[in-house]
Amino acid sequence: MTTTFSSLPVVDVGPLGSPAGATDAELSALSQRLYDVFATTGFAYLTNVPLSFSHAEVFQMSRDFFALPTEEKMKLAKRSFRPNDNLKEGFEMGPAKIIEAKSVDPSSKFNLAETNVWPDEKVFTSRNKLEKLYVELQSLASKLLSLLAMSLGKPADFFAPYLVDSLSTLRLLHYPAVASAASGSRSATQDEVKLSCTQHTDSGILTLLHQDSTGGLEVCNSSGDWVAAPYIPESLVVNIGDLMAKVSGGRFIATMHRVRAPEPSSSAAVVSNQQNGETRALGRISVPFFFEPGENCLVRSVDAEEGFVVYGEHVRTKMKTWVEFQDDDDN
Ligand SMILES: O=C(O)CCC(=O)C(=O)O
Ligand SMILES: [Fe+2]
Repeated sequence: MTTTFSSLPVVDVGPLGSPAGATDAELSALSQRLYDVFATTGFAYLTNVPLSFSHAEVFQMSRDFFALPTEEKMKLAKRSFRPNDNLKEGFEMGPAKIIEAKSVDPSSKFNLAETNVWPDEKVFTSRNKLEKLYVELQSLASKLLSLLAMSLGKPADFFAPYLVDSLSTLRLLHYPAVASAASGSRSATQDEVKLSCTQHTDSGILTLLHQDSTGGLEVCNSSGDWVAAPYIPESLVVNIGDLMAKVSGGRFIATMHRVRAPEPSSSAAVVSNQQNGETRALGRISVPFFFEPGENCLVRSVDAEEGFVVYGEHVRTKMKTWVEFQDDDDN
């Protein structure tokens, strides 16, 4: 159960990037702190993150991607993708290394280990940098996972099997600005809030999110109130996924969250039309990194002696509910 929090806690993870390495005392304090926030809010901001990319660089790469002509972006789309069902556009990448076919379940339409697709390098030059960002986020997430293992009374390398053929996903998201219901003659009630991303919990171990200053992310507390998670410069938002909630024996919480559709006035950036010079609000840019184990990873609660779940099965069950994957011929 979450608590009635009214803002998200901030966790300074500076020691994780210290050139001399973190001291045991720092690691144990950080481990305890992460336990406390994941057992109460399930969500936090991380500051002093050990990444070589600034927010400006990450968001510029995303904006460059979304500024590509629609036909370049659609070349990369999944066959089952139905653009009309979405108030957002996204691009995602998995590990650069191709996961061996042995880890892929041939009977499923959800191939969890697809090869990455990239726009032509003549039109998009950030591939190498995004691959580097992926590796850095995977490394940070792995360090956090060791701290969580320690906080659950396990050795720091307890979750090492989770990193084998890990299927983590880095996703660039763009939520275009839309005029709000509140700007019309009636004021918007809670039910009329326009959402770019409906309420959900994440499915994996944990999520590390870059969000720009447009805002819109909201997190649900135990009273059912939606608490805004506004931008904090150079921070990442971290939250626990369903899998880790289960693995922690319910000690950690996969907290419900959603994203309000950005209004033109709140947009962090504008784009100008080269023909007529008019500018338009870009909307929200966010870059979640979903930290996930390998498809064949056996998962169970730290309290249980038996009863493994295979991660690939867990995630496929959840994917069947995602709007992006509803095929017309799949009823
Ligand atoms: O854009 C965001 O802030 C969050 C997106 C999100 O929650 C998700 O993709 O799971
Ligand atoms: Fe999410």
